[in-house]
Amino acid sequence: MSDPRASILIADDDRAIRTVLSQALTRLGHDVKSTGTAAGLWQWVEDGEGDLVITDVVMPDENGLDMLPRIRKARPDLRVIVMSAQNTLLTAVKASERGAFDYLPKPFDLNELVATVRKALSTPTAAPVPAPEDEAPPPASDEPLPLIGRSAAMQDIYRVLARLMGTDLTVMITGESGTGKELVARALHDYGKRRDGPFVAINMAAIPRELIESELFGHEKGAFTGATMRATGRFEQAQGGTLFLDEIGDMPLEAQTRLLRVLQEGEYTTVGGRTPIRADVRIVAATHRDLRQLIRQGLFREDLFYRLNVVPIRLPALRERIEDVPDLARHFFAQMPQEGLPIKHLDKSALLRLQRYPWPGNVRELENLCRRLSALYAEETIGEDVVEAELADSSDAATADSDTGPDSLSGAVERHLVAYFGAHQDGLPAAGLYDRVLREVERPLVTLCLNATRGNQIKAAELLGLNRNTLRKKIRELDIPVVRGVRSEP
Ligand SMILES: Nc1ncnc2c1ncn2[C@@H]1O[C@H](COP(=O)(O)OP(=O)(O)OP(=O)(O)O)[C@@H](O)[C@H]1O
Repeated sequence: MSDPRASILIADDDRAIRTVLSQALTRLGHDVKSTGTAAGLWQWVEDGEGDLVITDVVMPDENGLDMLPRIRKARPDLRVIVMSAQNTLLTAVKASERGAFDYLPKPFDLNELVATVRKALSTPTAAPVPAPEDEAPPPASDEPLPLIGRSAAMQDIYRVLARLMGTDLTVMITGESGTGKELVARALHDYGKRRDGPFVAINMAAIPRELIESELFGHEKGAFTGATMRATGRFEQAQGGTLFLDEIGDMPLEAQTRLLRVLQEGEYTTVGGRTPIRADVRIVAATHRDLRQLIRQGLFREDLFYRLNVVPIRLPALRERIEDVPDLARHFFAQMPQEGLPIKHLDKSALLRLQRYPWPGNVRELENLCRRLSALYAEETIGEDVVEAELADSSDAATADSDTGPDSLSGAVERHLVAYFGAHQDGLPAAGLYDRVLREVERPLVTLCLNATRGNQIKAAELLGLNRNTLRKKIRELDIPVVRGVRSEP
């Protein structure tokens, strides 16, 4: 079935793109006109032509994004699809802010473009939402980019983020550790409508469980032992802005219940307080854990999950967007002078080596590698050998992967697990294996570190590379007896 005939205006200074688009859309039965200049497009718009515009950003006479507000003002009925090879988060955000129906990064897939055209033509036009005159001007194009990466996977993220900027919707960001969840939460705030308000982050895994409620909601004087003064909570600090709830999967159940109530009623009370306080806070949550699994284990409230998961964003692991490695590496090296370190370059073979590496620690691991290369090596251009040596070191330390020898920790764990699975013959072990196995590893690790530091938790935390609060939390969760100066049995 063919679509209803529509009049489509195309502006792009690349003749090949004009031809391809014109052919594809004419084949669908539309009337298509194309031009290589912004002035040509503007003339048609002023003359009242077209139901839909497809425009490039960089054109010889004017930038398509700059023309967008004018088009939307003159012809609110006209839907505009923006295409651009400047495929960054800022382009997506600007296109969305200035009223584009959609934004397509170049090179685009023709089928996707056709689908977007169909959607645009069948969606009733919304009134334009011009930015108020006094609003902060959109960021200049040479502003540092909040997120680096031009891969298709990141383009999808940018498009979702751009659509969210004008909203207060609750967002749930998932992704492995180091994929940039906090950075995305900040970008949502910095370019969203609450950008003039505060951005407050709280990491559930870093706060002792019994203090989480008072950290979040504040407490009254005398609410519990040690509450000698009234204290404000993060909700209050984030009033008018964004509250980033990091590692939400680590939130204790009682605090979950309280959070659910705020999301349902828009109000909360402090710990020990009775007067309801209105919450004017946009919530962005993040986790690297599988919340559905936690729900099955009874550790996470399903109703809270649905309240938080209004817009889910899954950040891809770096190995799923390996083409972003060169841009990211360049970006991190360019930052090094701020840390007093020299800028380095990677030669081609070094870059190729980095693109073959699986990056278990994701972007954070790449950032740390760049920092090490910058600090430890004299040569300005880094070759494959150096990268190879550094990667070998970091994967030994970080992942202890299976080829590290027969007596490696992962080898021992693997042998144990194979035997464990074998013991169940055709059946499966009881559910909740992940946490059970981690506990098995964590308990002796923490116990041994405490022993080695004679129960000194500050030193043990340092040895483990953990935050002190996290260590305290682990000790409690794993029921590890701690007696200063006395060695306990692992
Ligand atoms: N797309 C990106 N562009 C530039 N820098 C990035 C990007 N993604 C991540 N980073 C950098 O990598 C590091 C880790 O990012 P971030 O802390 O946001 O990850 P995370 O997913 O929140 O990690 P965790 O789950 O461990 O808290 C930060 O220094 C961040 O600036």
